[in-house]
Amino acid sequence: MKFGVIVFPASNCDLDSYYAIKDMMGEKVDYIWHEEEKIEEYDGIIIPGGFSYGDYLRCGAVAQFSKVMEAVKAHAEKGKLVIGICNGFQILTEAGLLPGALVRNKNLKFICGTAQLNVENNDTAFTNKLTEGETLRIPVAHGEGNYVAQDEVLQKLKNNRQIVLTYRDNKNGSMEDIAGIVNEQGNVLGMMPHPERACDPILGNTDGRKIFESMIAYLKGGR
Ligand SMILES: NC(=O)CC[C@H](N)C(=O)O
Repeated sequence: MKFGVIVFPASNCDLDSYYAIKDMMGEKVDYIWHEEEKIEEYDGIIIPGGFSYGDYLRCGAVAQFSKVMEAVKAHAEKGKLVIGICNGFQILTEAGLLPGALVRNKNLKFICGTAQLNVENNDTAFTNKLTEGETLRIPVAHGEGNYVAQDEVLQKLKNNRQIVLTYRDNKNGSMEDIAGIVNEQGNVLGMMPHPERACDPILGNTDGRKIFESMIAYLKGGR
């Protein structure tokens, strides 16, 4: 099993994601430069947080056209796992791999802190090590984390149980308190909070580990 962490110019959580997988989970992981076209060797792709291409136009708006995103789309179509964290979630919506969009936080300020999340669906490749109704404490740091979608999209997300994580205290204004969703097939997750920043016990919070442990269990066929 091998993970790949995509690196765009101005990604800044690529190191944290790499560290979480290699040092905390003990799994193989490589960095993948944004110009790479071949990613067939990877089972799980992490699109990390940051400010890809300087967040020009909109967060994720430029990154969606990168060469590596063509490869990520092909990877997702095969049913392989993709997790987009924060800027990664923004890139996934811009690329059309997840529905909806992430716009400016309702208070127009960058929000930095720890969010309390409800686990809404533990029957996914990303949450099988969690319990439904469990509360997770996960760091957040974003300026555009306000999830919006048309009514019919929200209805579909609800009907298919694609809303996986919600905020207990919704500070960015996201519709339906959405913090994380999966695609219809369930193999692509986007979430604004940063599980990779809550994996090392030295940081005082390991609530993020179960997201990666779930992915690893799923890839090992043991979910
Ligand atoms: N931590 C992040 O990935 C931030 C994402 C994006 N740059 C924002 O401000 O919303």
